[in-house]
Amino acid sequence: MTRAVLSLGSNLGDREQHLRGAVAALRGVVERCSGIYETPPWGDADQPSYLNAVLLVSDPEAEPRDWLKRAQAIETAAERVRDPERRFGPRTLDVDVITVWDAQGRPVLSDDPGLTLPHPRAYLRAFVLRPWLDIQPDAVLPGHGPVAALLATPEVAGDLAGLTARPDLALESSL
Ligand SMILES: Nc1ncnc2c1ncn2[C@@H]1O[C@H](COP(=O)(O)OP(=O)(O)OP(=O)(O)O)[C@@H](O)[C@H]1O
Ligand SMILES: Nc1nc2c(c(=O)[nH]1)N=C(CO)CN2
Repeated sequence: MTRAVLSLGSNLGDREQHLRGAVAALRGVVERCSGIYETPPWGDADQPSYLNAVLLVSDPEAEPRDWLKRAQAIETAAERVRDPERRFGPRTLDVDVITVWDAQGRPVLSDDPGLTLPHPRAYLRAFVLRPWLDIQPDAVLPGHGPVAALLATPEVAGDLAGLTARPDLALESSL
C-alpha cells in the first residue's frame, strides 16, 4: 500500500485534454485532484505557458516504483517527445512523482537517479507546491518542511505571483 503525490504539466497541444487523459488513466486510484493553474515556464523561458495540477493517489497494491512506471506510461500515451537539448523544454505531458508514503504513512526516501524521492526539484516549484496545497493544506515535503512555508521562500514566492488559477477548468469530471 502506498500513497503518492503526482504532478501533471502540459504546454503543447490540447493542454487540458492531456491533464484529463492522465486523470482518466489513473481512475480508481485518485483520491483528490487539485485545481488547474496557468503557470509561466520554469527553467527554460522560451516556451508556452503550462497548465499544471497535482493529484493525491493511493493503491493497496502499488510499490513506490509502480507510480513512476504509471507516470511514464501516461506520458508515452500522450506522445511525449524528449528533446535532449532542452532538459526543461516543452512537452505534451509531464507526470512527476513528488512524494510517496508507505503503508504506515512514512515518507519513502530515495537518492536513486531513476527514482529520486521526494522529487529533487519540487521544493523550488510553485507550479507543484501551490496546487498541492489545494488538496492537502497541511502538506509537508519530506526533508524540506511545510509546503505553505516553501511557497513563502524568496526563490518560490516570486514565481507564485505568476500563477493564475483556472476555475473554468476542472479535473474531477475526468474521473
Ligand atoms: N521523482 C521522480 N519523478 C519522475 N521522474 C523521476 C523522479 N526521480 C527520478 N526520475 C527520473 O528522471 C528521469 C527524467 O524524467 P523526465 O524526463 O520526466 O524529467 P523532466 O520532466 O524533463 O524534468 P523534471 O523531473 O525536473 O520535471 C526519468 O527517466 C526518471 O527515471
Ligand atoms: N510552469 C511549468 N514549467 C515547467 C514545467 C511545468 O510543469 N510547469 N515542467 C518542466 C519539466 O521539467 C519545466 N518547466
